Amino acid sequence: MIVAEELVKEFRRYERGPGLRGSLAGLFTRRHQIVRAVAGVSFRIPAGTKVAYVGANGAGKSTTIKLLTGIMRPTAGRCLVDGREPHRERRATAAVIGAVFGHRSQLWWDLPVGDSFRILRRIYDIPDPVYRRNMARFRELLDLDALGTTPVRQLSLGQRMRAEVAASLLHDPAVVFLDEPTIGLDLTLKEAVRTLINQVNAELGTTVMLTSHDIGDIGSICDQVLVVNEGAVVHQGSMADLLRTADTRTVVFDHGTDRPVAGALALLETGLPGVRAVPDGPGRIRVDFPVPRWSARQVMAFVLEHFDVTECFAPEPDLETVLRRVYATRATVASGGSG
Ligand SMILES: Nc1ncnc2c1ncn2[C@@H]1O[C@H](COP(=O)(O)OP(=O)(O)OP(=O)(O)O)[C@@H](O)[C@H]1O
Repeated sequence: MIVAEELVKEFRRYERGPGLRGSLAGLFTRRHQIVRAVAGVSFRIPAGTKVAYVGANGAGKSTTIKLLTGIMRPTAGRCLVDGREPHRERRATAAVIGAVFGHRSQLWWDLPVGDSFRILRRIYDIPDPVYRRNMARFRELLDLDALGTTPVRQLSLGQRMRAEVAASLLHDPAVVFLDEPTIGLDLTLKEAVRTLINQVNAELGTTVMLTSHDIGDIGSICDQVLVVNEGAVVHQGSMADLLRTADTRTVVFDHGTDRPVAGALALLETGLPGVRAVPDGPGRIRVDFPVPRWSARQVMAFVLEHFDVTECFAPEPDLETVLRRVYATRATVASGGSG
């Protein structure tokens, strides 16, 4: 279980005038501004959940993860990870969590990955069967052997990220924090990392808290979504709940290639005021309609009545579009949800 109660983190940002004169003046007059990176965030993430912690750049995601991993201490409020306050009990917390920071390495820079893993095995006192089981899993999914004896500093970003993800899961942590875990990975490896995280969660009940700007990561890993804006939670709920907040939905249909498209589009837009109809490949039309003014059932009924369709379906709302709209939501209208 991860708990945040009115969690606040403020930073002092020192101001300095432009140029050399400004830098020199700054040495004597320390004017500063307070930046509220995390502005009273509260949430509960039940054990075993896979939650996406998302928000626009600068929304306060990384800072929250730093508070939850004990790297930083809160200015006010508190957080609990597996029953512990991370910054007060750093050692005990470290034993039960794993973390990946896409922009910072957790590995020993001058050592080959294999050596880092052997050190981690000693630090966490990982039993032999657990170590063997996990290494076999990582070898199979992340092709770890291919990293050979190259020191971490000489690995490419993608190679290093494979090692980082594996290292974070080596000791079977109860909670894993993944801050941009697929950064620098190609599509195949992204998929492998997502499979690994889902597999570990399903088998061991690991709680996963993920921050990512990659919609694919969020959609294929997470069942819950927490959205932050300006340091505060603006939405918490299941992925399905989030998708249901879409204000535009879509119906797509195939009507054959012999009918003039322009007439078909006009018929849709006149018959269903407020919809937007566009060609979507040969013989196919996409209809974007406002919700709740129209429902998928009404749009489909219209399509079936006026067209000789071979296929007609309503795809899931586009997660990216939904998130863009929720990112813009002000903190004062935070919606409810589970947790
Ligand atoms: N050490 C620091 N000192 C001063 N300000 C900071 C510090 N760390 C973060 N901030 C500020 O706090 C705010 C939140 O930053 P944070 O890195 O948590 O955002 P984020 O949501 O993770 O962004 P991104 O998606 O770009 O990684 C930003 O305005 C940032 O400039």
